[in-house]
Amino acid sequence: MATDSWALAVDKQESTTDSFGSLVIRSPPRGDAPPNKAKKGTTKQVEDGTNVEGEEKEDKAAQSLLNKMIHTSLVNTTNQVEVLQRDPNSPLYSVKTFEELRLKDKLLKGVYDMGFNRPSKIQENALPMMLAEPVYYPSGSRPQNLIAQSQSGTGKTAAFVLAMLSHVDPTNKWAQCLCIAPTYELALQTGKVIEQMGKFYPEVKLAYAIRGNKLDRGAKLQEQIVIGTPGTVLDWCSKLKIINPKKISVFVLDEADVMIATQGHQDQSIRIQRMLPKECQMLLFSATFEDSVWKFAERVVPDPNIIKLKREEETLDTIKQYYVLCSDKEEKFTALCNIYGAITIAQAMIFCHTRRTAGWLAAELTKEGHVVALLSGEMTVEQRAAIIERFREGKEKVLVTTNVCSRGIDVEQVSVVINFDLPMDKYGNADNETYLHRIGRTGRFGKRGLAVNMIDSKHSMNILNQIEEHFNKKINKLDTDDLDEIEKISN
Ligand SMILES: Nc1ncnc2c1ncn2[C@@H]1O[C@H](COP(=O)(O)OP(=O)(O)OP(=O)(O)O)[C@@H](O)[C@H]1O
Repeated sequence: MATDSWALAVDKQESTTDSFGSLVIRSPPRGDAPPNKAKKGTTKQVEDGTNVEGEEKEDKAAQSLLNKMIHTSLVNTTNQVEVLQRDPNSPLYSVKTFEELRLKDKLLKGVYDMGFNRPSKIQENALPMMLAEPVYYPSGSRPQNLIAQSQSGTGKTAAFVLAMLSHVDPTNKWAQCLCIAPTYELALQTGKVIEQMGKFYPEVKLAYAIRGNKLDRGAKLQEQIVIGTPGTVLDWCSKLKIINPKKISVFVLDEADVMIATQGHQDQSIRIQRMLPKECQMLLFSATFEDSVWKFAERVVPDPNIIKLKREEETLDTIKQYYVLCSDKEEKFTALCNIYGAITIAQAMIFCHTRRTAGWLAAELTKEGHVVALLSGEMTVEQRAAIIERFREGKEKVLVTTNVCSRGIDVEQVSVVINFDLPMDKYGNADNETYLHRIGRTGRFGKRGLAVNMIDSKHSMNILNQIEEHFNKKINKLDTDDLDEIEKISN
């Protein structure tokens, strides 16, 4: 499946990229399927559409892309940014307006044209650091390096794009800023932001260092900004000598957590970084920060400043949780219909374990007259993003999905979540984290919610008990044959 649909998606992306205008010179090649996806058919798939091996890495990149596509505005957070400065004695700057950054007019215009009124939380601190003049030491000048971590949608990409555009000297016709991303699609997405923000600064040109974008050995790039994937960037810097790494003054490593999940990318990134001069500013961004990401970050970003923005914690405090006993999936469906018959549900998300169940359930609900959206594993990222977008806009009232498809997606307005199948890990134990993510709410969106868990076996009852124990919260039984009782739960 995937190769074709990915290829189609890429064709679509490329046709948009071609129309970007003056900024694109080395636009992405046509008809070249993204290399990392071409292998997808070789990944072993189990019946429910979840991959067994190698799934995590593919999923991470796809999830990142999906998040990028659905975050059309900033994700707000009430958490405070944590800043760890390399030099704790230097004053800590943060800005509340873009004007304070003294950007070139052309760039400020680009920023406002994108609808940004003021810097996001992470930008308030990251931008002054990234735009600061290098610090002078007796041994030479040193840039302000940065490691920044915050969840998707908090404004990291916009921040480093602005930093790259600000640092470029358009009169110099060589590569000055280098940005690497884990996949072809993620590189294209970032490229789009560069083009959008640089719309009024046409002197600055952008090149895509992605597989299939063939340039002759020794051909010299004239473009000042290069965005690409590690393998091709490495080739361009070393084997083909298209980029002179010694002339790079800003190096951005985006999506570090996704990067290290892909074999080979970590080494390639380190090899690229080793070719850059000491005075080059190194910037690394990541949505999550496990130990492995941190270790990698320390290797590629010397003497870093560190900015972290915690993800808002989800809780079950404002959620009413119930379970319904059934004997099979048909009975679960009847229970679901009874719930729909008794209470008014604005929008619901229904989680199934397998793609097949999700498809079946969506069809049954449709027969009952519901307007249903189905998120399914064989869809491209673009198709999934479009479905989530429609659901967010309220065009469909029910979203049926498998866990793999919806992992990491926030649809905040949903008040009812049905676990048609309970979340479990590959060993058949309760997957508490997923349970919390499916039905939990952040303090800010502390609206009351309702979660109904469908139980059809001893095993699923066991999972439910594990969940109760883990969260130390009792989940009450609901008799879906008793309409009065169902009505009560919505009060
Ligand atoms: N200061 C701002 N004001 C308003 N919107 C902004 C601002 N900065 C970024 N955005 C918008 O918010 C969304 C998320 O921003 P951005 O893509 O930079 O976040 P991110 O942290 O890099 O997330 P991801 O890794 O998923 O791309 C984008 O639609 C972007 O245009």
